[in-house]
Amino acid sequence: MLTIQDLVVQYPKTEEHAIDHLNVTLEKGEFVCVLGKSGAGKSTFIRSINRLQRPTSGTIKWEGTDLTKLSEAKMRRVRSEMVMIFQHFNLIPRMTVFQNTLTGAFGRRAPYKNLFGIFSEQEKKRGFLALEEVGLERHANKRVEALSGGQKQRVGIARALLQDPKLLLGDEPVASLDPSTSRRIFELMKRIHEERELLSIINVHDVQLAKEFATRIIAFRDGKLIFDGKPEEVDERMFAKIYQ
Ligand SMILES: Nc1ncnc2c1ncn2[C@@H]1O[C@H](COP(=O)(O)OP(=O)(O)OP(=O)(O)O)[C@@H](O)[C@H]1O
Repeated sequence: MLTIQDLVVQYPKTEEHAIDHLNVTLEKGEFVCVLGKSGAGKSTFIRSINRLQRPTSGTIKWEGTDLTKLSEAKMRRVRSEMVMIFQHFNLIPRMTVFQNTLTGAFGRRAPYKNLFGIFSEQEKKRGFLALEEVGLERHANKRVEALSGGQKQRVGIARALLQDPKLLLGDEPVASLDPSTSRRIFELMKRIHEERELLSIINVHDVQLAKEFATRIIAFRDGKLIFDGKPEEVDERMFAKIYQ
């Protein structure tokens, strides 16, 4: 489903490869957690998939289409199947929970409708259903800046649901949250992942969360893939190899 071959990402004016000749295939239904210490390349990996970061060389095939070769216009269409959950939520602060959620539908709509905030009854209904799914329906009319971190991330997830994704990408979605809120956000992502049979790829610093929720773990070190296996295979020796 997502086949990555010989992927190299090198940032301008740097000597090293942030991603160094990566080969990996990830399948629909897998909940993949990505481990690695700071600077290992996790974020670059995630951002290369939806091309927020342009690869230097290699191929990234999503359902058979090589994303590295697509024009920006075609990439925008493909990107509408992919959602990204961010560490700092990326919400629009002065807008309400409901308005932020509805922006998830923007990719599929005429630009003037987005500009003037025109939404059909059906779109609004989907917005409320998404808020219900993340347990925020009572907060629909609150400004997002009045929410807690965990609630903000739920808005991020509701917005993602409106996009009707096939691929869920998470760039450290719980890094700003306390342990119990982090666990609840992972539970929510996993439930949505299972209900919609997604491919999910989530960067996470907390190894325990990764071991508890992932169906597969991959780990980077200095841009190289150094582990690809089952959560139970991340033992003390492997932990040391990833983080020493
Ligand atoms: N915009 C950039 N310009 C130059 N180098 C960069 C840029 N972004 C990242 N890097 C470098 O690329 C490497 C991989 O960074 P990346 O952010 O992907 O790591 P990470 O594993 O996500 O780290 P963290 O856990 O701290 O977020 C690092 O050496 C980093 O310094």
